[in-house]
Amino acid sequence: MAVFTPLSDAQVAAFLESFNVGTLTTLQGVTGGTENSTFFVTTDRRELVLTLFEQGEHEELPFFVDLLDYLDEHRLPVPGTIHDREGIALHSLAEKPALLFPRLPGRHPDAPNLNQCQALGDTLGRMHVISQHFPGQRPNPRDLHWIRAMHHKVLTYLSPDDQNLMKDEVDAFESAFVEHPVLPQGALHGDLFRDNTLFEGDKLGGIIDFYNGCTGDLLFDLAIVINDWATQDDGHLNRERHDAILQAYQARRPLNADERAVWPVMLRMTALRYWLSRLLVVYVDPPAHDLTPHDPERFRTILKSRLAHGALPLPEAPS
Ligand SMILES: Nc1ncnc2c1ncn2[C@@H]1O[C@H](COP(=O)(O)OP(=O)(O)O)[C@@H](O)[C@H]1O
Ligand SMILES: N[C@@H](CCOP(=O)(O)O)C(=O)O
Repeated sequence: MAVFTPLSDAQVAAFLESFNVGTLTTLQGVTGGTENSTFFVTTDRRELVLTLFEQGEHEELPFFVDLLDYLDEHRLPVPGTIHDREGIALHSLAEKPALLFPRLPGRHPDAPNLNQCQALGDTLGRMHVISQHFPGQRPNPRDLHWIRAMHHKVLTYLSPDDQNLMKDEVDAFESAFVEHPVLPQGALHGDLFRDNTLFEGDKLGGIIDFYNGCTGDLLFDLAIVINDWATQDDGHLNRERHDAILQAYQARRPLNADERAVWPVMLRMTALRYWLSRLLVVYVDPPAHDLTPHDPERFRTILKSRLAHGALPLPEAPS
């Protein structure tokens, strides 16, 4: 489920009146999603998405609005927020912060083909070129500082071997990142899994769910993508998908020598980031609603595979 706050047709019809989007014809709660209440809204003029924010820091919403609008203005396939007749995007509905978006076309790819991987790499590379100039700031809430602080909370739930694995990895990340200068910075999606993209055939129709969006190491975003998009069921990297994404990405933004040097560690760190966040959901801070948590084991498997086999060779940037 992903409608935690039900809305009536009358509530939404009244809400739409301050926007220049037409009048309500249908309202449908969206069953996907895990954090916010999402509705597909159809008017006599267009298809929209209405999101009510159920959790998270509401004072951070203006950052997400600004980031989405900035990327939209630069022609990235993201849902730029819809502003009302007075130019305001962020509203309140049923006592929750509310945003209205265009409904983007497409479906989440479960097993992305190589054209889809290429499209994703190309768009992410383009986004990272543009996002380096985004003026907003929001420190990465899931970076090494967070990992270091939070991993203590789950150790007690792990086997002795896994405790050692997690502690040794956190130490290894500290050493690796201390030795390297600052990596290229910019705004990140922060959670660019397949289920945060929409494809129409091979065409990337949209990147959604920017609520982990932040500013920090661009490489962090790319490593999240490779771990989700280019990992086989056994946790090993899929070379074809890996190369399709990275070649297309680097045609837009070649990785520099520092990024290449820390790449294997960044793959491990972002794998541990999800192992840890999923363990926290299962053991420490379960969701208030009746949702099935994501499986932490998946990212322990990925971490162990990256440790055992390292990273695949990075394709060279096209000259
Ligand atoms: N702009 C959009 N266009 C089309 N579908 C969308 C859009 N925004 C959200 N959705 C749909 O709603 C679902 C839940 O949205 P999402 O932002 O991922 O919610 P949550 O933050 O609760 O995970 C998505 O998986 C997608 O199917
Ligand atoms: N896509 C993530 C869920 C979002 O991460 P979080 O750190 O904001 O909980 C997953 O698959 O675990």
